[in-house]
Amino acid sequence: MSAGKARSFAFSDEGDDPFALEHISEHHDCPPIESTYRNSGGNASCTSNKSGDQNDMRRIYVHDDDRVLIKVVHFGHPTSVGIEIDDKGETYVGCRARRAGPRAWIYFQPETVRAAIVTCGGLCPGLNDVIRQTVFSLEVYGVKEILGLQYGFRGFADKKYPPIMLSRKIVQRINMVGGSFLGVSRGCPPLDDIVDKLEWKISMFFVIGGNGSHAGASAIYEKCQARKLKMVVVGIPKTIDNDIQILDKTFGFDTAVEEAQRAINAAYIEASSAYNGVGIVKLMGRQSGYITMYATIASGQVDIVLIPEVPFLLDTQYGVLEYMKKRLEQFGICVVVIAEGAGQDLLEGVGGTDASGNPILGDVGKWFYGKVKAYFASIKFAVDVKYIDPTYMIRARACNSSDHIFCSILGQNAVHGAFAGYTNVTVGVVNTHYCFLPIPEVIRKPRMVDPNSNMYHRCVTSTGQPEFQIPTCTTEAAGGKSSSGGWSAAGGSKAVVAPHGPPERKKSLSLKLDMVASSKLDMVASSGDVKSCESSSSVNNSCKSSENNKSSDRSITSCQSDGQQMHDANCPMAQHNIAARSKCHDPMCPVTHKY
Ligand SMILES: Nc1ncnc2c1ncn2[C@@H]1O[C@H](COP(=O)(O)OP(=O)(O)O)[C@@H](O)[C@H]1O
Ligand SMILES: O=P(O)(O)OC[C@H]1O[C@](O)(COP(=O)(O)O)[C@@H](O)[C@@H]1O
Repeated sequence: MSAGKARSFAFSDEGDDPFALEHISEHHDCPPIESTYRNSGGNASCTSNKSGDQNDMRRIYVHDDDRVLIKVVHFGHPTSVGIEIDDKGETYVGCRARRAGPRAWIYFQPETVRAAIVTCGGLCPGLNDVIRQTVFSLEVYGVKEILGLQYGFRGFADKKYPPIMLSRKIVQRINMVGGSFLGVSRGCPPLDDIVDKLEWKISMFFVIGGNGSHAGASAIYEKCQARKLKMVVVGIPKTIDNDIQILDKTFGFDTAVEEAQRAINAAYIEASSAYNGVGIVKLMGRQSGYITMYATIASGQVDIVLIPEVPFLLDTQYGVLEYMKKRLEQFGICVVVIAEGAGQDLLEGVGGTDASGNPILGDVGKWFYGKVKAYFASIKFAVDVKYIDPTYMIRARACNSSDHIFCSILGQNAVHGAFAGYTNVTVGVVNTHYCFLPIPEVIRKPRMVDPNSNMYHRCVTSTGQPEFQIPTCTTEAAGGKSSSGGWSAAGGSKAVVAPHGPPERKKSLSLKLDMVASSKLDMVASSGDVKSCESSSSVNNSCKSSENNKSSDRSITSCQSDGQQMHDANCPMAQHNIAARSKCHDPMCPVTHKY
């Protein structure tokens, strides 16, 4: 394997820095002028000189040399969770992005600017907040002409829906409701038609959308370059699926998780009150399971989570259905959350693509509901199944307070980026700091849940579910059912065993970045997995030691057959089943106390 490249660029935009930004002054004659951005009471024109230094105590500008580290963790080993080494063996360790915010020098005379804003793709909580703050900020700089394109990129071509003029007065209250004040759509007129319209002296173009919209924005930028149009294109990433890489998160995601969690809790209430109650909730997530994963953890009442990134078996002894039966036998309840893109390999897809080119998926929620009903009917096991699909309720709502704030900052920063002259860029939050990032790098691939990530491990630790796969090694040691009888341990196949050795305290643990990919080789070597798997066979002998694996057969069996009493609040018996609870006679048991 070739040595991996860790891309390190200390305060330099030279070479192949993946976070170097396009700047309008590289293509057009536009000398910088002093910023017209003033916040309340700011006396900016007196406080800066051309190098961007500020002379008094009031500081309102970001220096153009400010950078945000893309990775802030010092990874001690290339197999460490979260290091993210891509197909080419590259990482973002050492890479820096430009800090977002207002600059002391700008590249547009505000009174000559005509700005345009568009919202594309599906809805997402917070769209109106972003539109509103973009308009506010443009006005603060002194822009007089702000156009709102209606219904996404279609607004460039549809005569029935001409652009509308926006102002603070018009958008003042739009953040009180969900949806998009401008309307959204999928599909697109030919890009050349869009660029023809942009030739109407539009100098700043703000695209609020997801991966597809950003691909469109970047393509429009290229065409504008070819026509030598003096225009900047700035994106604001919108996707309820949170599937844009590098960013901490996208706006509306928090709100969506909150709303999704409410749906899960409703399913739990229904199921817990029914005889052998099964609650099934389908959540959005065409190719990435972020909402499903986060809402599962937030709710804490989910027994099984199924996401597109993790394949599962349905019918076999290792499959979801048999595990559901086991849960019902033991606890009388089973809550399943399934992402829209999960299990597509098992059901017949509708086929084809939507107007934007996204694949049209089969309805996994209804399919799964049907399978559950049929399975329990076939084994004559009485169940009461409730199915909830809150899909559009989740994304149609107005956003929560943290997203209101997030959207406001994104809208403002998009305008700062445009005035600073950056183009083909998007704005996002990385390690809690706001950055300008090149669109092509950000949309290089969609972000998906890594089944070997910390977060996914946390999620399945929370549900306690096994892998719904034929085990790849003897799982006795890891706490799952033995290979002769059923499920393997949860949490992502072989990653449950530590691939790196015990810490060597005397030596420096620091990792030279150029070691990264060569040591990746070690990670791939599987002998270590097997050895650790065998050698850890002493774990999990009692209920107490099974904290991380609370639903496994082994932990329950040990708890009962060893004659031990339950001291552990995490013991699966504590969860739902009254019969099981009554087996605990220990006065110190938190479960006994609780009930
Ligand atoms: N690769 C692409 N190049 C140009 N435009 C695109 C591309 N992908 C999508 N678009 C356009 O971007 C808009 C939004 O795309 P879509 O995939 O529906 O949503 P999202 O932006 O949320 O991913 C649509 O108008 C679509 O036609
Ligand atoms: O029914 P629609 O409008 O096509 O939207 C459904 C899709 O929208 C999504 O929420 C993502 O849409 P965006 O990428 O446009 O935000 C998917 O999870 C879902 O498949």
